[in-house]
Amino acid sequence: MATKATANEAVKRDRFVYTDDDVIEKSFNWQQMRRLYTYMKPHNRELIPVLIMMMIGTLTRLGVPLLIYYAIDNVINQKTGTGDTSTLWLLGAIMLGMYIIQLLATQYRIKHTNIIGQKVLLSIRSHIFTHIQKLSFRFFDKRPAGSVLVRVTNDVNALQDLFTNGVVNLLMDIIQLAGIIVILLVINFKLGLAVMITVPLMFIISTSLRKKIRFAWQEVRMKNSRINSHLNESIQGMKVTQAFVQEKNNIAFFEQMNASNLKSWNRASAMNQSFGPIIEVTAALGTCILYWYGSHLISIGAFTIGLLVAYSTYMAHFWEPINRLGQLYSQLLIAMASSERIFEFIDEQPTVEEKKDAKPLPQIRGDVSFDNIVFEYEPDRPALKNISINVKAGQSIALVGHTGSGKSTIINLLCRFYDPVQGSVLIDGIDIRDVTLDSLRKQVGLVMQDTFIFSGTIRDNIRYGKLDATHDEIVQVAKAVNAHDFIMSLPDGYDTQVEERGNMLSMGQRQLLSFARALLSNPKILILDEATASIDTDTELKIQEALKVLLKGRTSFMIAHRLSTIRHADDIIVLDHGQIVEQGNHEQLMEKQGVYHGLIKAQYRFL
Ligand SMILES: Nc1ncnc2c1ncn2[C@@H]1O[C@H](COP(=O)(O)OP(=O)(O)OP(=O)(O)O)[C@@H](O)[C@H]1O
Repeated sequence: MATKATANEAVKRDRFVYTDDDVIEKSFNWQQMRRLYTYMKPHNRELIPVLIMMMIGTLTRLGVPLLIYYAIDNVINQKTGTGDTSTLWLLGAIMLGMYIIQLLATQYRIKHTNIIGQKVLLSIRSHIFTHIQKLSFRFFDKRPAGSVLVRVTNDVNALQDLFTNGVVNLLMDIIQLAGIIVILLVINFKLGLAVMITVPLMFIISTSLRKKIRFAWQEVRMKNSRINSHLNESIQGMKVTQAFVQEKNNIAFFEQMNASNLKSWNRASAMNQSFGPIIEVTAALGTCILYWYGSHLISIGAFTIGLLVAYSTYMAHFWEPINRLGQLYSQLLIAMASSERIFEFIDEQPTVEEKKDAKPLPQIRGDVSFDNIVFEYEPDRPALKNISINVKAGQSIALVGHTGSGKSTIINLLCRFYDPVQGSVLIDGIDIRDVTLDSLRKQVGLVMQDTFIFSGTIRDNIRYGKLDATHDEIVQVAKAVNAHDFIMSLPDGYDTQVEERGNMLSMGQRQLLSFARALLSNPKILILDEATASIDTDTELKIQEALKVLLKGRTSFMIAHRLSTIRHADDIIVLDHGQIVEQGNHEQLMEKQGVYHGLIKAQYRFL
C-alpha cells in the first residue's frame, strides 16, 4: 500500500516550519520497473556469470541435506552406530567440497552484484546530472537547491539495495524456496504438507510485522531529516541567530526534535527486536510438527531417521528466502517512490530550447534590440510590458528603477535564460531564438551581483572565463582590472585556495575577480549587475577604473546603483513596474525632474 509520509504534517513551532513532502513508498508499478530496467540492460551480459554462480551456490546448498540423509540411512548402522569409514570419509569430503564451492560462489555473486549495482547507480546519477545542466531557469525557480540535491543523492542511493542485491536474490530465493518445497513433498507428501503449515504463517507474520517496522523506521528517517534541515538552517543562519539572541530558543527547539527522534527510534528498535523471536517461535512450531508426525511415521516404518534429519536441515533453510523476499518487497516499494521522483526530474524538459535548425551566432558587432517585449514569470503577472530598446554596438546602457521594476528580467532575456511571451530580442539583427545557446552565451558576458566564487584557486576562478587561458593572460587581465595587487598580497598569490563561495574575500575583491573573469572571456556584450553593498572609496575608485577597462569597445548593460556608474552611461533606461518610464543620458533626465531625478535625489539623501 502506498504510504504518504504524512505529507501535510508539519512540525511547527514559532518560526520553524518543516514540511515532509517526501513520499517514501509507492505502490508497485510495472512501467516504472521496466524503465528502471533500461539502466540495468547494458549490464545483462555481466549478469550471466553471476546467475550461473548463484545457481551453483543454491544447488550445492540444496544437496548437502541429501548427503546427510544418505550417510545416516545407508552407511551408518543404526543399531551399532558404526559404518563403512571410507564411505563416510568420502561423504565428508564431498560435503566439505560442496561447502567450499558454495562459499566461493556466494563470494563471487556478492562481489559482482555489488559492482554491477554500483555501475547502474553511476549511470542513473550521471544521467540526472547531465540533465540538470540543460534545464532552464524556470525549473530552478520552482525548486529549492536542496530538493535538487536530494534527487541526485538520496533518491539514487535508495535504489542501491534493489540493484545490488534485489534482482539476483529474487531469483535465488525463489529457486531455493521452490527447491526445498519440491524435495520435502517428493520425499514424503503428507509430512511435507504438514510441516509447510509454517510457510504461509511465516509469510503473513513477516509481511505484516515488517510493514509495521518499516513505518516505524520511516518515522525515524523523517525526524532525522527534519533535524538535518534544522541543523543546516541553524548553521547557515548562525550570524543572524546570535545577532538576534535566539540561541536559547534554537537549543530548546533542537532538544525537542532530538527527544522526539529518540522516542521514535526506541519504538522502531523494539519492534525490530521482537521480529526474530516471533519468527523463531513459528519455526519451532514447524519443528514440533516434524518430530511429532515424523516419529509416528518412523514407528510405522514409513519414514527413516536420515530423512528426519534431512527434513529438519531443509526447514532451517526455509526462513532465509522468505525473509529476503519480504525485504525485497520493501526495497521495491521504496524504489518505486524514489524512481518516480527521479523520472519526474528526467522528464522535465528545458523551457528554453534550441531550435533544431539553430545556427551558431557569428562573431557579433554588438548591436542589441528589444523589440516590443512582453514577459511574465507567472501567468497573467507581466514582469515586462512592451519594452523596446535599441542599442548600438559599443554603447553603455544603465538600467535603473525601484526594486522589482524588471531590471534583472531584461538581463535574463538577453542571456536567454527565459524566452519572452511576446516580441523578440535581436543581436546584430538576428533573433536570439534562432541561434545556438552556446554561441550566444559565449559572446554575452555576465558579471553578477552575487559573484559566485567556486572552490579552487584564484587562478582557476579567473580562468572560468576561458579554460585554456595561459598564466600570462590571467595576470594581464587581473592587472587590467586592478585585481593583481590584492591577489599578490594573498598567501599564495594566484595559487591561493579560496574556500567555497569565496568567504575569505571581500565584496570588492570578489567583484574585481569577476571583472577579470569577464575580461578574459572577452565578450562583445557585457552585462553587469552592480553590487549595492557599500565599499570604501578606494575600492570604489579601483572598481571604476576596472570598469572603464572592462567596458571599452563592448556593448554593456548595467544594473546600476552607484551614481558614478550611472552618470557615465550613454543611455539610462528608467523602469517602473515593468515599463520604460524615462530614457536619456544623466543630464537630460535630471533636467526632466521625473522618476530618475527622484531616484538620484533619494540616493543623495542617504549620503
Ligand atoms: N523567478 C521569478 N519567478 C517569479 N517572479 C519573479 C521571478 N523573478 C522576478 N520575479 C518578479 O518579476 C518582477 C521583476 O523582477 P526583477 O528581478 O526583474 O526586478 P529588479 O528590478 O531586477 O529588482 P531588484 O533591483 O530588486 O533586483 C518582480 O515583481 C519580481 O517579483
